[in-house]
Amino acid sequence: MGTGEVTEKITAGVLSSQKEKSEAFLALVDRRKPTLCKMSMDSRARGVFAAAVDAVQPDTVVRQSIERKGDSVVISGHKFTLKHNLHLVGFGKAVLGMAAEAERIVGDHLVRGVISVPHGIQQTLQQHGKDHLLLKENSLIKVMEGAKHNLPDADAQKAAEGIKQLASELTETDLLFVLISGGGSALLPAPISPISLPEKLDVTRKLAAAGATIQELNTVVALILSDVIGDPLDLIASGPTVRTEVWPEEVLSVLERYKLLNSLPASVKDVLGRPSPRWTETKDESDTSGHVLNAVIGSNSVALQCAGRRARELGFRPVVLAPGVCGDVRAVSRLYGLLARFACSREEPPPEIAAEMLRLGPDVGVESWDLCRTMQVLEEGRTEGWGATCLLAGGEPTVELTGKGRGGRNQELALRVALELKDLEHPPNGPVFLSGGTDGQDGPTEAAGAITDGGLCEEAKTQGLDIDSFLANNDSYTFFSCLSAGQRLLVPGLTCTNVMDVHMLLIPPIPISIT
Ligand SMILES: Nc1ncnc2c1ncn2[C@@H]1O[C@H](COP(=O)(O)OP(=O)(O)OP(=O)(O)O)[C@@H](O)[C@H]1O
Ligand SMILES: O=C(O)[C@H](O)CO
Repeated sequence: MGTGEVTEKITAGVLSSQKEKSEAFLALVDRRKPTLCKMSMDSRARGVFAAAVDAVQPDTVVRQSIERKGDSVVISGHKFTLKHNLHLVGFGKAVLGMAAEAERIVGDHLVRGVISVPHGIQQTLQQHGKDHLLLKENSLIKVMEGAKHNLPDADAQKAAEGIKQLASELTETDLLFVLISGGGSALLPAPISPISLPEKLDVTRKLAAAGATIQELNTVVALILSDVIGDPLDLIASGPTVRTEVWPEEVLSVLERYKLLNSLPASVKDVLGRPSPRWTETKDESDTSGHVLNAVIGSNSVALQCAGRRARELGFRPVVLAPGVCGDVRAVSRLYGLLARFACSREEPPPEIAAEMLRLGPDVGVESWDLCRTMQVLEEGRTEGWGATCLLAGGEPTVELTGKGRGGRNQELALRVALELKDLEHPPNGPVFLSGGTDGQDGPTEAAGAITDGGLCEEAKTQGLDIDSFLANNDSYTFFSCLSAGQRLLVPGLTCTNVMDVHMLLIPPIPISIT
């Protein structure tokens, strides 16, 4: 009997009792088992993560967003005529690969381009055999590398000036493509005079905030790979293609909040003391009447969707919780612990679990509606004996650094979730959790994250590793490197993209109690 037949029989009343329905579905799951068991939960988690990263590769997202039709292109439903009038600028960590693909698609109409990309990226891509993300030898696009350690520097400022120069020379008939991805703020520093770059860097370092503006553009099409929760156009790479009203009072209040007002350079105080320019905000981003089209072509949601498809191929029922999980990593780990407990419950889960999740929701960027929807799917999975589930979420939680160890928010989250899972069944019958940064790097480490489960605590204990001490010192990377020779680390290497982090909870089929 296949799924369709089971459903038909239920509808026709042939399988009427809960026990008969469950047994029929469990028989299906059992039949699928040989295929599912060929791969461990660990390798399937890695496979689903790889699919998330693949979905937001810079060349892939550009290829999917630019439709070439003769001498025109269609982007987000808007048609632009090409008359050897195309210019291209870009800034961000994923922009080199985006530019290479854009040139492959519309290079015959390209006049010239300038892109600002991270220091050393061309060499790194070459070393990793990622030639498809590099520009061709005779490219019309000038590559400028800068922003060492993700901070604005003189090289990035030179690139920003080059980009500004190109933009200011455009005529009414020109079309400008702007490629934007995370890390763009540091790669496009244009301090307002008399602020100097070191002064700006000083404030940036303290606040991790930067601003840069491209003005006087004609027809502008911005293709954006988002690394910010909710994909706000004015925040991704500081939103240089979006008009926003910036009030000095708002900036001052942020500086005040971080107690930086007294240490501000005089030039910054001078600029903030000026009357602010009044700009009208462009409300509808798809409105091209202002000759600007901003299109988000890749984001965490896109990565989660593709991860879900891969999860289905690997025998899981995918459920996406939310793409904007944020807040303190402790609260986030608690939420995943509760979700695992809820999903693995053989009987109806105690109402306290749902209540605690709903209380936690606002602190971790998850709407009550998304939690209720997810609980409903998990509940159905349990009562209908659907089989294995892959719960997916994304975002960027935060870690309050109190120790001096090496780690990252993904590894710390995974370790904290392992503590949450220790009282549940262990794999193969218990849940597995993965957390990974889609850029392939978690904090200052070469891992992107880690994979954990309820058995980790016992494993650590037998290897003489005290989880609490590692956590107190924010030393999750050292912990995972020592544990079982680093087998639980997720090390995909350079991924060439960044749409924040992916979280995954794999829940095996839960045998239900039939009364
Ligand atoms: N030892 C540590 N343990 C846990 N988290 C850490 C540790 N050291 C740094 N972090 C966290 O790592 C984050 C910085 O890592 P990373 O460089 O991956 O940043 P990012 O926000 O992903 O940057 P980008 O958007 O440019 O990719 C910070 O949130 C910081 O709190
Ligand atoms: O460049 C930046 O400002 C950050 O990566 C957010 O997009």
